[in-house]
This record gives sequence, structure tokens and C-alpha cells, in this order.
Amino acid sequence: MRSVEEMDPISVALAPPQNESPEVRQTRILMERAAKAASDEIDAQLNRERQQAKRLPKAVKILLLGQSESGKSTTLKNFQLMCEPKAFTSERASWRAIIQLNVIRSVRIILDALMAVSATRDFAPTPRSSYSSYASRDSLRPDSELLALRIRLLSVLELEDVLKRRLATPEPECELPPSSVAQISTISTMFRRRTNKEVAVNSSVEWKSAFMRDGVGRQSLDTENGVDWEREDDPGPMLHARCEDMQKLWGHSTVRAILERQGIRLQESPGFFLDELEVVTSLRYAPTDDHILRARLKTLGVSEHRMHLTDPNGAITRELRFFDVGGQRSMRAKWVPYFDDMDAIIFLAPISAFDQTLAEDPSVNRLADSAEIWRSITSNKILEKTNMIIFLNKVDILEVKLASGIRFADHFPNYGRRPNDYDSVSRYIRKHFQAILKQSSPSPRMFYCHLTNVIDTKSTAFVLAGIQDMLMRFHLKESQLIL
Ligand SMILES: Nc1nc2c(ncn2[C@@H]2O[C@H](COP(=O)(O)OP(=O)(O)OP(=O)(O)O)[C@@H](O)[C@H]2O)c(=O)[nH]1
Ligand SMILES: [Mg+2]
Repeated sequence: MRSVEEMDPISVALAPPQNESPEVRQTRILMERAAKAASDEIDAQLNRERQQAKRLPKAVKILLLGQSESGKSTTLKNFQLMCEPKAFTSERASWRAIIQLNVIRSVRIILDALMAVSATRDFAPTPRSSYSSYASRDSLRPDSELLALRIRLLSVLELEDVLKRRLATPEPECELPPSSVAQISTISTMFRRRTNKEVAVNSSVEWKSAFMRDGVGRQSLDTENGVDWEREDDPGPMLHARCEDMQKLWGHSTVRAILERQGIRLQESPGFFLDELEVVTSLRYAPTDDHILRARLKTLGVSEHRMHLTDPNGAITRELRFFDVGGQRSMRAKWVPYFDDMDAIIFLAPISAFDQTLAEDPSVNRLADSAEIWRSITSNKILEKTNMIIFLNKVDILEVKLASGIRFADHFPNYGRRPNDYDSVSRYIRKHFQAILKQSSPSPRMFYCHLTNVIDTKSTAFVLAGIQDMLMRFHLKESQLIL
């Protein structure tokens, strides 16, 4: 036997201690055997998957398209929930961080709005204001209670940097606030441009691992949710400590009046959790599926996501590949290289946005923009044979908006004197998109249209299962034709 001095450094590092007792030796050998068995099992599993992948039919490729905030990434989450629920569950830690960022962003929007009021004497009433009881200028000035709240909540804003650093997010290309908080005064727009950047990610895989992988004691990781509760820079405890202050801020009548005056409708904005602060800031908060679907994280570029369909025995029968794109205008040129090879496009048009304008260009109505994108993809020659499915999305918000008295005809005069109710408006929009397809498609094709609320998992699962079946049928037919 060689002496320790003669061995190479790795062997030295791995060698058992020279004065090892028989009991310690026995334990070590048992542990080494268990580790080897686990490693062999992983290798065998990888091998089985490789063999299986070789036998699988061609993957079905689906491209998700639509303007920013249309619900593409949320639709993808629904597919993940349906096809890979375990992976979805293991990502809860990452979504917890995004929801924390969403909460902080809402607080920032409110504090910015307060600052804008303090900084200006422009309190001209807006036509849609329903807060007549707060109409006086003085009542819209933040009082000492609000100013004190603001100071206490500055510590919450600082958490944003901590989370962003962990996310390692690039600077967003568009620094404007989301369109749902559009229609604001010039001064507050300028103010927000400087401070209120929306968090965005390029590759979903990387950012998710940033919140799951951790050097700090693995035993403190919740195996179910992947949350490291003991991490020193975790924003959870601070958010918990400031929960009451945030609740006071959101519940303050002057705050509501100021937001109303500035046309900021936080409740309809993506990533809105201020009505559930007690839950989302609780010390052991792990997001529910519903919260994950409502969390907002803007996509930059294009990311690919692979999922597998399995038979009742768990064997993989088919691979689905999804391509999720960033929808803001500057991202749209990046869609084109993916047109070539897709089996289907799911196009999302958020029809609740009929009274909003694009964050990138406040002169463009969001529904008109969706119709234009739809026209350009349905007329595209390369996509002539691609199956197109359209989701007229965010019907839940549409229903609430119309019921609150916001008139569709005020934004689309051609709607004329038709009733301003959900059924009539959604039917009208549906016909409009169908007509575009008919006019622009190079050859006749079916109009596959669904009215969706993709944050509702139940109804969405039903729609997605139907689409999955349809795609399998198309795919099968195509491969038989090719054979
Ligand atoms: N109420 C409601 N919210 C929705 C619906 N669909 C999506 N959302 C929310 O809208 C926000 C934006 O959705 P995303 O899926 O991130 O939008 P996206 O199309 O991927 O946007 P980009 O990544 O910027 O291109 C998220 O906070 C979602 O939870 C819906 O049908 N109803
Ligand atoms: Mg997205």
C-alpha cells in the first residue's frame, strides 16, 4: 500500500482518516454505498430518459405571442401546472420572491404618487374621478400620518434592490410604468420614469435557480417549497414587520383619492397583492398556485420551455416545446426567427385593455395594437400552415370594467349604440378578430378562439386540454401524411 505522502492531492483529500475507529469506518462505508447507489440510480434514470427521448415522436412546438402583459407567460404557467405539477411546486420559492417584488412595486407606485402630489400644485380634477368627497385640494395633501408612513416604508423600498440583485436582472429596455397605470399626469410620469422600473428576466431557468440554489444550510430549505427561511438577506421578516404600515397606506382614504386623481388603477394592474398583505407577508408564506399565476414578471427576449406528456404509467409519450417571448414593441423583431418551425401559435389579446394605451407608445390603443399584431401574423406567408389559436384574454377584468361604467364605444366609436355589457362587447371583439383572420389569411383557415381568464386555473385547464388534443390530432395527421 502506498503511503499518504505518495498519493496525489485528490486521493489524499478523499482518503479516510488514518486513525479511523471501526464504528466510524462502518458508518462511512455504509454512507459511501448509499451515495453510490443514489448516483447509479440517477445515471440509470438519465439513460432511460435518453433512450425514451430517442423513441419519442417529434416534439410539438408552440409559440406564445401577444403584446406585453397579454398573459403569455401566465398561459405557460398553466401548461406547467398541467403537465409538470411537481416542477411547478418546486419553484414556489422563486415566485415568493417575485410576489415580494410585486408588493414592493405597488408600495413604490403609491409613494411616488404621494411625492408627485407633494411636489406639485396641479390638482385639477380628472373627468372620471368618483371621489367627490375628497375634491378639496387640502384633503389631497399627504397629512403627517401619511408622511410618517412614507418614511417608515422607505426601508421596504430598499428590499427591492436586494431582490433585484439576486435576480441579477438586466436594466429593462422600457422604463415606463405598465400601461395599466397609464393616464397619469406629466409630473408623476416623469417622477416614475426615474424610479419605477419593472422587473424583467431574460431566461426563466436562471432566475428561478437564483432563489432555489443556496449555500446557506440546506436543512433550512423547505423541501416542499424550496424556501430558505433562514437566509439573512431574506426580505420576508422586514415585509412582515411593515405589513401593518403597508395596510394603513393602501387603506388610507387620501391615498385612494390621489391614485384615483392620477388615473392609477392598482387593483387592475398586474402583480396586485395589496388586498392580501397579511397572507403574502406572513413569516412562512409560500405562494399558492393562484398567487403564482397572478405574479407579474416581464419577459425579455425569447425563452424555450420543454414539457412532457406522460401515459397513466408515467412513461413519456410526447414532448411539448413552448417558446415564450417578450411582448413589448422593442422585442417583437425577435419573434420572427421562430416563425419557421412552429406547429401552433397561441396568440393572446388582452381585451380588457380597450381603454388603455401602450406603455411604449401612449398614442396607441392596446386593443387596436393587438388587432394589428393579429393581422400581421395571420397574413404572414411563412405562417400560412401554422395552426393559430387566439385567446381573447382577461375577460374577468373586461367584465368588471364594463360593469363599472367604462364605455367601450368611447374608445371604439364604431361600436355605436350597442349595449355596454360583457356579452355584447366580447361578441363584437370576437367577430372583429375573426374578420381580420378571414381578410388577411393567405389561404382559408379555421378560427380557433377562446374567451379566457388565464389566472383561473380551472377554466384554463379545460381550454388547454382541448388545445392539446387538437394539436396531437394535427400532428398525427401531419406525420401520417409525411410517412
Ligand atoms: N385578471 C387577470 N390577470 C391576468 C390574466 N392573464 C394574465 N394576467 C396577469 O397579467 C400580468 C401579465 O401577464 P404575463 O403573463 O406576465 O404577460 P406577458 O404577455 O407574458 O407579458 P410580457 O412578458 O411583458 O410580454 C400577470 O400579472 C398575470 O397574472 C387574466 O386573464 N386576468
Ligand atoms: Mg412574459
